[in-house]
Parts: sequence; structure tokens; C-alpha cells
Amino acid sequence: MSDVTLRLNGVEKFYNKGLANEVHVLRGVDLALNAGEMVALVAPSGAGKSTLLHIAGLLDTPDAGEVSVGGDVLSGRTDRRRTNARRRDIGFVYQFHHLLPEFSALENIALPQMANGVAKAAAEIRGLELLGKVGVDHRAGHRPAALSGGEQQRVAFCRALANAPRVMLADEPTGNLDPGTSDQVFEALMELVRGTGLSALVATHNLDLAARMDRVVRLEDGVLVQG
Ligand SMILES: Nc1ncnc2c1ncn2[C@@H]1O[C@H](COP(=O)(O)OP(=O)(O)OP(=O)(O)O)[C@@H](O)[C@H]1O
Repeated sequence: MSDVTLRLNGVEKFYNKGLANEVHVLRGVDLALNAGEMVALVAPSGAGKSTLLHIAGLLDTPDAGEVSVGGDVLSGRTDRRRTNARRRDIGFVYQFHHLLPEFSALENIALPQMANGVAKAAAEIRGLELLGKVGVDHRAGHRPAALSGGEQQRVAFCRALANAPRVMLADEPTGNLDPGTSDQVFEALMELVRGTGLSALVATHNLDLAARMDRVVRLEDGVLVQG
């Protein structure tokens, strides 16, 4: 039996519930991500992609349905419990890198590990190893502003994976890059993910990139459909 890392069951989400301007964004979303699987999430603008990623990443709670990570149902739990699970089990990547500008590339990857109790030296060893996998270890001491857009995103991938999460959630991770760079950076992301066995849910408008993942799910009228 495959090992499901992230499961959404019947997830529903409203904005402005009960008001005249109520929006029923998610209408029963079901999703199971297997360990080691990369899944593309394709959605028209405004379909609820960000809402879905926030709920899957335990940043927001559904109005109905369940979210479980590693078999633990977390959607109904306290904020503290969800925050702890998020720090341990979820890595986020956004369209813009959101690296801390006053810290080096390596420090940006070491800090989240140190926040989880890892000693600085060990956090830096892991950081350098991750940077090596995406070919940016020679830039470890540079601050984000001194890196190219592609390098910044590679560092952001390493940061997302720093604490060895079970699940990576990515929102247009190469959407800010020119097409050639986007392709290379996406390859680096795929290799990084493939080497770990974690699951990745990657929102993208780029259908070529989507087709390179293990499967594609489409958010339509508040539900997920295959392909
Ligand atoms: N806080 C909010 N209050 C009211 N409506 C909201 C709120 N946040 C989002 N919405 C509405 O819910 C729907 C889904 O929003 P969401 O941001 O999840 O879409 P999206 O698919 O990520 O869009 P895009 O790809 O354009 O960023 C949209 O119609 C949006 O206007």
C-alpha cells in the first residue's frame, strides 16, 4: 500500500459565509498525495488555488472536511498543534523567494533548522549539502540581493526542504523567471524532490511543466478533477 503524506477529504471553504457576498470556493476537495509523488495543481485564476494551498499547508482551516498530514487529522486541532505540524512537516515555496535579505543564502537555510532545535554547525552542513544539490553552494555566503533570480529560487527550494518535511507546497515556483531559466530551475526542483521521497503539490499555469510531473489535478468549480 502506498504511503499517503497529505490527505484532504471533503474540504469546503467559504468566504463571507451567510452574507450576500458569500463565496463558496472549495466544494468538497479530495486529494491524496503519496510519498515521493509530484503533483501539478492547475487552476484558472480565482478558482481557489491559494485557498487550497493555505488549507493544505495548515495556514487556514476548512469550514468542513478534514486535512491530515502523515495520518494525523490536523484540521480540527489547536493553532499550536497545527503550527508545530506545519513547521515539522510542510515546506513552502512561493513565486517570489521571500528569503531574508540581511542573511546569506546558507543562513537562510540554516535558520529554520535552528528554530527546530538543530545546532548551527549541523544546520550549516545540511544547508551546504542542499545548496550543492541545486548547484548554488559556491554562492552560500552571498545575500539574496547578490544572487540571480534563478539562484534565489534554488535557495528558496533548499530552505523549504531544510527541515526534511513530508510535503512541499509550491505556488508558481518558477512563475517569476524567464522561460529558459524557469525550465532549468524547475529541473533542479524536480531532482531535489526526487532525491528525498517527499510529496510535492506544485501549482503552475505552465502546462509543459505540469506534464512533467507524475500527475495533474485541476481545480474546477470548487472540486479537484484528474488531468
Ligand atoms: N478573504 C477573502 N474574502 C472574500 N473573498 C475571498 C477572500 N480570499 C479570496 N476570496 C475569493 O475567493 C476566490 C478564490 O480566491 P484564491 O485567492 O484562492 O484564488 P486563486 O485561484 O489563488 O487566484 P489567483 O490564481 O488569481 O491568485 C476568489 O473569487 C477570491 O475573490
